[in-house]
Amino acid sequence: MSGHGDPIPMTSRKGGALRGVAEVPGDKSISHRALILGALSVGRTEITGLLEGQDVLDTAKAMRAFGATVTQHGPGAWWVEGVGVGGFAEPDHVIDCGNSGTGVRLIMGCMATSPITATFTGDASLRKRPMGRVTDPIALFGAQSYGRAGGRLPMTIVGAAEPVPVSYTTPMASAQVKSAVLLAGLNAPGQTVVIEKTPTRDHTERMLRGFGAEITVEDTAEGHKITLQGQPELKAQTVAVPRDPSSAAFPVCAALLVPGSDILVPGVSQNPTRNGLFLTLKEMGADIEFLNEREEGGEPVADLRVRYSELHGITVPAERAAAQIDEYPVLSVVAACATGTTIMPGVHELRVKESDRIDAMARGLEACGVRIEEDEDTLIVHGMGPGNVPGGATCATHIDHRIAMSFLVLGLASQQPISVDDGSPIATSFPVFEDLMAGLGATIERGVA
Ligand SMILES: O=C(O)C1=C[C@@H](OP(=O)(O)O)[C@@H](O)[C@H](O)C1
Ligand SMILES: C=C(OP(=O)(O)O)C(=O)O
Repeated sequence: MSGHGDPIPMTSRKGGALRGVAEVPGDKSISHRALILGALSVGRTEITGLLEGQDVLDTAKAMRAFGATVTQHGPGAWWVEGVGVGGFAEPDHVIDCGNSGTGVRLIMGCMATSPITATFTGDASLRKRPMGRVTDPIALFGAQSYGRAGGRLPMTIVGAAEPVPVSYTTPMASAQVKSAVLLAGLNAPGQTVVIEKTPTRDHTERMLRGFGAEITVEDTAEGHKITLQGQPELKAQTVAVPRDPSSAAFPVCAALLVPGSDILVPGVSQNPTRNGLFLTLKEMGADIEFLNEREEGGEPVADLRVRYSELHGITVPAERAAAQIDEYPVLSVVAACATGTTIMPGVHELRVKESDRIDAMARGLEACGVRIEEDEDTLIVHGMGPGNVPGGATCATHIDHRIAMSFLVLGLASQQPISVDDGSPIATSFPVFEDLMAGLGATIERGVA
């Protein structure tokens, strides 16, 4: 069964200003989808800028297990020879999605309406995460699932031999659930409808349209409504993956917190379903310029120029949660260094990510000398002002890349160094994190202080 290797303790400490250009890797959400839609298309999909993080590599492996030919032709350059909608073969081994909720949930969706059976597992973090949010809607198409108590992995899905189309209102704001339903709907006859109360990241919709599916999106009294015409022939595409705003968040926040910093982060997706953090940081007083705004790979992108800023706490609008859901850990670090209190409501989904991110951030921030308050759905950070966070702790990362990177950013701005017990999960989403941060002048080393 999947593990995540030996723990790699890491430590960051205060140093000089951060300077230079931070070229963050490709977007993780779009990378998963490029491989999956390529596998469901007819012809050869050519991808550039693919994130070669472990989460995405596990999805590439899974697509091979379902019959697609997936090959790497250079750094970030991948080809997928697809099998077409309804063409998935039955895998002859267990599909191990490692640490990736997106990978496992989207793949369960896209095999659920084919007459095949597949068994899924993942690492110790993924095996704790709820899969009922996907097995409930795919049951409506006719798929069956057999997992551990609480809808946990390992889990076997028996795809529907004669799928029926579904109309489904997502009970939580989740692009993974929405996407799983849409991908299942691809091989069902007729129209599959997904309604979401709060719009979430829309890469699946954008990319399905790009691959030739008939898909409409409208705002209705019931919510944001997506209608997909089933059984399209998806045609192979060229996909240029833009840089990941969720990875850009780490150098951006580090530059805001380290005095004298001035960095450029080029080509970062500014998709409005993903750019919540940048709006929040601006409201906190951040000096971020959005330069050279343009379209790349079907997504709005900009070059971000970021300079050190003295920030103040705010109340983050709850309705913005979906557009910055993965950025709350690093936002809570920024909040700790700001003056005044930052209130983050509407964040209960953080409790079912790679770790319980409210708990992981709360305990680690407390260990670093920051006062926090939390309830099921809210995190409140009492900022200490620039340069005033004591630090000097080792924080537990719970096999969660974003928790690891967030505390390493805090260590660059705290009085004493900060260690994390295990930085190895960083490789799931941001394999070049250490080199990229070192290139900006940050001091992040392996080992405990
Ligand atoms: O669809 C996606 O690519 C993702 C959706 C989000 O998860 P949820 O759907 O659980 O909110 C996000 O946290 C994850 O990193 C990527
Ligand atoms: C939540 C995340 O990913 P996933 O759900 O795909 O594991 C993330 O990358 O922050």
